[in-house]
Parts: sequence; structure tokens; C-alpha cells
Amino acid sequence: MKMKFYKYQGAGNDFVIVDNRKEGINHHNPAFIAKICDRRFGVGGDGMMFLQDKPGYDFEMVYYNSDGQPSSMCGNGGRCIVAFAHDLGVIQGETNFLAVDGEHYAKISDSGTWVSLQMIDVDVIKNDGEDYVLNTGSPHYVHLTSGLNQQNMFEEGRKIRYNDVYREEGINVNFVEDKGNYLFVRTYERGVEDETYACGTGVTAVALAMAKHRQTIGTISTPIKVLGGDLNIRFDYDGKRFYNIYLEGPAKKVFEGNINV
Ligand SMILES: N[C@@H](CCC[C@H](N)C(=O)O)C(=O)O
Repeated sequence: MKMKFYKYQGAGNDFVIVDNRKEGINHHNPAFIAKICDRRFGVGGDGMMFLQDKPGYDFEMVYYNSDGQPSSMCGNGGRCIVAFAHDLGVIQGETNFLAVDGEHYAKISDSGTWVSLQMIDVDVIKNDGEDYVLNTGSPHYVHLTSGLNQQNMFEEGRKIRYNDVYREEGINVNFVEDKGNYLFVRTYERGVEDETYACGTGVTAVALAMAKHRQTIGTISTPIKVLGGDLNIRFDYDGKRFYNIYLEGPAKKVFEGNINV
């Protein structure tokens, strides 16, 4: 049997997407998802998503990491599935859809390639030594550093992700370098178990943690550079809560095709 798929990327975080209203795939199958995401034996991607009907919403986003396991929220995946829904004609300029962490509002540009995605509010940022730990839909560790270009993110990320505190639940590890008028971020992702070119919930976590670190209160816009491009986070911070959080950036179709399943 053949399955029609679409490949999208948001700042280099790449996903295989299936319109499951048509395909009717039973996706509760880790080996199947992992094979599709494999860059040698499958299509290749950091994750896989299924767009499904959901009463009361424009659609439902079902997300899996490339290891085949269902995961918590994927911010860049959310932006890509919004671009996909727009390309299919399921939505026009705005949408309300359901993801694993609840309802999300998103706005898409006229060209259909720039997506602003509202993220969940955040009111808890913990400290781990001088580092920050928070949940922006997925769990994140944020470490401020310098000389980030020269660092081995795979090795440094793994040390934290697999230490005694985080090994069981897992955590995504973000290193950030303050470049003055922007932040440079690199992320080791749980469930991909490698560095990815971008992580949406990760850069969101970094922007919030940096606002707390710098004790900046008000309406904040944070430009971020990642290996795969540029993203922006805007939000309100009253000193306790972060709200009106938007993850903004490009989301584009790369190709589409059929694969034997
Ligand atoms: N790439 C994602 C994060 C996906 C989930 C993550 N791998 C996890 O398991 O927490 C993003 O853009 O947010």
C-alpha cells in the first residue's frame, strides 16, 4: 500500500506530514514512524505529524519524535502543520487547532510561508545551578555560554539529557550565546537524540529564561538565530508570568511523494 506524504521544514527543523483525513493511517506504531523518519531507509525527518479532523477545531496535530514515540508539543512542527493546512485549503489566514498541550491559535502570512504560533503560558522557571529549566509545551534546559559555534552540542547535550536528574523523563538541552542584538541558540533534542537545526519550544524557552535572567519586564521581542535560520519570540512578562507568547518564523514545503508502507 502507498501512503502520500509531505515534507516541511521550519528553520531547518524538518517533518514528514500526512493528511490523515485521507490516508487513515493507524499511527500508533513506533517502528513504522521511526522508519519513515530514518534519513537512509525512509523519507527522513526530525519528527512526523498527522493532520486529523477534530470537532470544534480546524484540525488536530498529532506529533511523534523521529524515534517513533509520541511526544509533547513541537513548536516548529506546529508552525509547519499550519502551513500545510493552509496549502491544503483547510484554513485561510488564521486557525485554532488542537495539539497535545491544548488549543493553539496561529496566524499565517499571505504567502503562506511565515507562521506566528501562540504557545502555552508559562509561570514556572526553575534553576538547576546557574541554568534554567522550564516547560513551554515540552521540557527544556537552558544554559548560557560563549563560543557556542565551537562547542560539541551532541556530546554536551547528551551529558545533561542523560544525567541522573533528567534521564528517565528526558529533556531538551539548549545552549544560548548572547550576541547583543540577537541570541544564538543550539539545541540537543530528546527523541531525536541529536542536535537539530532548530527547536521551536526550545527557542521559546530560551527567550523566556533570558528575560528572567536579565530581569526585563514588559512586552518583549527576542530575535534568535539557529543553525537553520532565524526565528522570533514575542511575549509579555510581568515578573511572574509569561503570556501572549508567540513563536514566529518560516515554514515551507520541501517536497511531496508516495512511500510504500
Ligand atoms: N522540535 C520541537 C520539539 C519536539 C519535541 C521534543 N523533541 C521533545 O521530545 O520534547 C520543537 O520545535 O519544539
